[in-house]
Amino acid sequence: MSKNAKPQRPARPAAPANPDRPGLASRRVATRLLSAVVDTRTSLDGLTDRKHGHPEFRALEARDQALVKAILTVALRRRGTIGAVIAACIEKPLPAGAAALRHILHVGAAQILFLDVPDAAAVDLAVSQADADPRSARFARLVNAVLRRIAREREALLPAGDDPRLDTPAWLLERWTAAYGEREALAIAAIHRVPAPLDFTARRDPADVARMLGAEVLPTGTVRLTGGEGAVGELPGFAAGDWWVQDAAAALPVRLFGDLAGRRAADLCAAPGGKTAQMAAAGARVTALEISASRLRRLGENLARLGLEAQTHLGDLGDFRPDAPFDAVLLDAPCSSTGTIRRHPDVAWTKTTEEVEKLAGVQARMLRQGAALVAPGGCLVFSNCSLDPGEGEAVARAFLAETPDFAVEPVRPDEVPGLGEAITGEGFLRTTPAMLGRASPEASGLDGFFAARLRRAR
Ligand SMILES: C[S@@+](CC[C@H](N)C(=O)[O-])C[C@H]1O[C@@H](n2cnc3c(N)ncnc32)[C@H](O)[C@@H]1O
Repeated sequence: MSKNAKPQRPARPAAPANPDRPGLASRRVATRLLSAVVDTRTSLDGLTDRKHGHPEFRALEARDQALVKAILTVALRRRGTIGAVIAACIEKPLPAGAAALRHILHVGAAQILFLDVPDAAAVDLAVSQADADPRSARFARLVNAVLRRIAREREALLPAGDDPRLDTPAWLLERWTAAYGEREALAIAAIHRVPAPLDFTARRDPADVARMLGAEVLPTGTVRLTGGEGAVGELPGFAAGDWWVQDAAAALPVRLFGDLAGRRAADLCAAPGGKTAQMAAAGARVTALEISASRLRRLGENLARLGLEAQTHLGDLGDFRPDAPFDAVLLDAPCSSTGTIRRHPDVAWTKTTEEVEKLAGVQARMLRQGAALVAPGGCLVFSNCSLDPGEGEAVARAFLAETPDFAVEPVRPDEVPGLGEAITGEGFLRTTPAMLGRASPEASGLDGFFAARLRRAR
């Protein structure tokens, strides 16, 4: 949704909240979920899951659920900008502990600044919400004044948020600057402000899928749809299993195995199964291991839709004892997911340095466990969707230093067309969202991903 409605000003503060008032429930849920994300670091995907999400979210009509998601996505994507615009409209900072008030203002301002929601409704509903909550009732007039001013002066106020640094937590920007330099770190922060295109991996011919969807084929072979709207399940080819949704970067690690036809392959962290599907579609005999039963079920459903097969195992990698080693082993390890912030803006506000460091330890352990399952001469690909070299390069380097049986088999430019800049001096693959420039920012970029191809000598 884009903002194109003219500002409409309510003449005076709204009447007290009526719980059945159209639109109020969705704004209340948006405010509650925003609090859960930023105050208690809860994942937005979990909160908005159709089966297991927040009960108040699940109780909403599908249309209202979509509105809540749209509000939260932009409220988190542009959190710093929105905060700066609000700050420019108040004389003194909001009192400490005024979290409820802050969230109401953010939800209201997100709609006025970035969504195609009538300003009057956004202001009115925010005032009603403030009024109805004992923690914020005394600030209802302030909410009215601030949001009305934002609606009136939107164009003039928005430059207050022009610096992409604003929308990235300082700790993340510091780590990216240390890893990639200031220019790249700022380019990553800037592209994170732009909604991501939708990427697909074709089951067979990417050109056919691109024609069917009105999309383009990227140099890497991924099919990219820019500016698409509506549910993925309603796009042509979904029911027939002609494609699956997979970011251009996420499609790269499996390519590093080369020809998989007839080979024994293991996907050790398999769900929801994008990479298992790639391996199976390439003709491998795939074993897919996954620790989460619900996620493994989803993998099964995805493979069934695609008409692909894999032997699935529910369990922990630490306890996995296959009958024989594998020619190809993929460890797409759990990580902080900071490479996916553009698609999941909550990640920027829910992760911490401590979590990055803890996950690096988990990955190091899993890499040792995964390596034990590789046959002599076989290939181990270690990957994850973190932008933090502490979870990628550093883990791979430490593993190589302690495991003389394995050596890096450098990624070649012909394996990642259009992404030569993603090959590091050590032969690893390191993508950032600032790579893969296309005609417009909306069509550009890809997830931040790390991948190392490690060959077992004996
Ligand atoms: C990054 S996701 C994998 C994404 C998947 N490869 C894909 O492309 O669709 C990591 C997965 O590893 C699973 N996992 C985490 N720890 C595990 C363990 N010890 N053993 C097996 N699976 C694990 C998680 O439940 C999660 O589904």
